[in-house]
Amino acid sequence: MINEQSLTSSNTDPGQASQPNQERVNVAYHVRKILELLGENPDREGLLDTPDRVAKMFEEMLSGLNVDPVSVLNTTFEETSDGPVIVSDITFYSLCEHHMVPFFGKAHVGYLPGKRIVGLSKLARLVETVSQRLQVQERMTSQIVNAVTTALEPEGVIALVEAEHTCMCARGVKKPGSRTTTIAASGRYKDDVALRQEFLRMIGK
Ligand SMILES: Nc1nc2c(ncn2[C@@H]2O[C@H](COP(=O)(O)OP(=O)(O)OP(=O)(O)O)[C@@H](O)[C@H]2O)c(=O)[nH]1
Ligand SMILES: [Zn+2]
Repeated sequence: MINEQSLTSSNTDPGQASQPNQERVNVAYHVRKILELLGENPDREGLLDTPDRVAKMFEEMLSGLNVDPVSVLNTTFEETSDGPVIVSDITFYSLCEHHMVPFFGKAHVGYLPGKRIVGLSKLARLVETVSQRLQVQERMTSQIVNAVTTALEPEGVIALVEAEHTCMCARGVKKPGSRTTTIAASGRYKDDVALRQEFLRMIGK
């Protein structure tokens, strides 16, 4: 008879082998139950390690859940710039909160510095952080803008996210190739049409 404890980990990360992760064990226990409910045999060879694998996968794909997006923008410099700073084509993978299947694509982030700039990689880390949680694309886009606005107090921030939702492609309405684009902005990017157009041009739109 399986129980949560009996799924303790032959397969936990080596670095964590001495400290079984109870949350992972609990999730794996319930994944095994789901497999049973779906009519599968979780004891067949191919599925033996699947509950633990799925638990680890969720741990990895939801690792941004309890991270404050602003805390990611921790390397800033007192510096300004005559024009906008734009980091484009930041690839991301997230999980749709309605179906818990991936949506993925590219995020483009721009800001017009005030008195401080941020380490460029931190903008990509920010996108990772807000994507590694159960999401809707609109909220993810706003969270990017809100974090940069709070951390840097720049003159303006804009983010454009384009994504393919597997819940629309592989199931349901089944429209592979359909893409969703969302935009959020703050400060001067909210209503300065020329600034917005420059951003779109610079990210190749
Ligand atoms: N606005 C928004 N909707 C999303 C996002 N991801 C998924 N959805 C939509 O969430 C909706 C959930 O609709 P429901 O009617 O509750 O679920 P459903 O019966 O599975 O819907 P279908 O996908 O149409 O089969 C669907 O229309 C999805 O396309 C997102 O990031 N933003
Ligand atoms: Zn979905």
